Amino acid sequence: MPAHRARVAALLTPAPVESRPLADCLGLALAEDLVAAIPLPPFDNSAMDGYAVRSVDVTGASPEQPVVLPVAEDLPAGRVDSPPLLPGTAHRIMTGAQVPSGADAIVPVERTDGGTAEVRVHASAQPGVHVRRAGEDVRVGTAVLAAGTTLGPTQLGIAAAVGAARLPVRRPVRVLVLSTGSELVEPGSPLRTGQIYESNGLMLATAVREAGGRAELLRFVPDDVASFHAALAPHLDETDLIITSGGVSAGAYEVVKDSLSGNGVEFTKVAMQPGMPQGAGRYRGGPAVVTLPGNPVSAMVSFEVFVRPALRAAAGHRQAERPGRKATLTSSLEGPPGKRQYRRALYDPATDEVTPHGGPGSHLLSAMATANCLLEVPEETVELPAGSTVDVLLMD
Ligand SMILES: Nc1nc2c(c(=O)[nH]1)N[C@H]1C(S)=C(S)[C@@H](COP(=O)(O)OP(=O)(O)OC[C@H]3O[C@@H](n4cnc5c(N)ncnc54)[C@H](O)[C@@H]3O)O[C@H]1N2
Ligand code: MOO
Repeated sequence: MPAHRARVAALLTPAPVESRPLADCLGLALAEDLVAAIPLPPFDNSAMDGYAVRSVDVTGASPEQPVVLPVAEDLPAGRVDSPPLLPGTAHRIMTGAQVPSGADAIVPVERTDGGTAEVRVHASAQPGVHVRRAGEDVRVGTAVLAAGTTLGPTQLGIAAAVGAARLPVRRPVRVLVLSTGSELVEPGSPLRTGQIYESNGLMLATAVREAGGRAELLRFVPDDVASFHAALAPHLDETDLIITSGGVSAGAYEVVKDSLSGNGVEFTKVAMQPGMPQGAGRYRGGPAVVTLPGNPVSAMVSFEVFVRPALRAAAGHRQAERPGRKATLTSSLEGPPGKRQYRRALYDPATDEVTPHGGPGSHLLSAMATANCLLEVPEETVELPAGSTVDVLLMD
């Protein structure tokens, strides 16, 4: 199993770096540290709507004995000149406006009469109160985001806040997803006995997208070698990785195996359940190929174990693996001898307990759809009693 994991990882080389506008970076990995060229806040500014004052001028102010100050200036947020505050005066100031030189405190409007020509101040103010200092969030030269960070909303927010218009990111890995099988029918069409709805293609393509890759889903092809090559041909120049599902086991109509054997892909049996029949290589020396088994749970578990970490690492994500936990098993479990088993399970973060969910069969997709983790049963283990400590991979 580790050998196949390494083989798949080696197929995907680091994706090229490109500069993209911030709005096009969601989910991508930052390729270089983002160093702040400005401090945040960029200047001392008010945290409150109110009045900028010298704290000594409002000493002892109270509702009974207000201090009356003439209002010299109005300072809305965005005013770019900064008239200094003279002793014995106040400037009306809004949240986010520059604190004028000479002022050392802000009195919120609620503690005044709100006057515009002069203001009656009803409370004293400690020096520094409600003033947000330049650089207290970010100092110039600080790396606000490290290379390898996955860019989500808050990461894009801080990038914009320090003035970045574009970011260097790794291009998403371009993936072509192809399902095979003459029994497959597109959802929405009537189903005849002997046919099933095609589900792996959408599942794998969306899993690629969720992992930060770009996925194109090809209509599945029938069990026919010529159709298989013809389906791939127009896409090869624009594809880094081809993921297929189905057609790799021991039957008479194994279209993936038949098409790719001798074309750069090696097939193997991995000591894993589900997910035993696997293949990997380069299609005619070009794009990487990973062939996943057709059983839906096998396809998805194989994607999680082999493809997703490699895809994310190639796309530059520091966090390439699913988060893992040690958990206590709530019921006993049997594993197949000599194979690493991945069971679908429910992990409870409140208790660190994990409960198997559904049976081990690789066609039992509904249980996977309601599970939140994969539970690893090591190769050498045939029986795990309740209370055992096991490894789980969190899926959401
Ligand atoms: N004699 C043997 N038979 C099988 C072996 C074996 O070693 N010897 N391995 C079994 C294991 S384990 C697996 S896993 C499967 C893998 O089979 P294939 O990858 O060749 O997949 P198919 O036969 O095409 O399909 C398997 C199963 O999954 C359904 N399927 C396939 N594609 C889709 C799709 N896109 N959407 C939904 N469902 C799909 C298909 O109808 C089959 O039921 O082989 C075992 N057999
Ligand atoms: O190895 Mo297969 O993936 O269980 O059904």
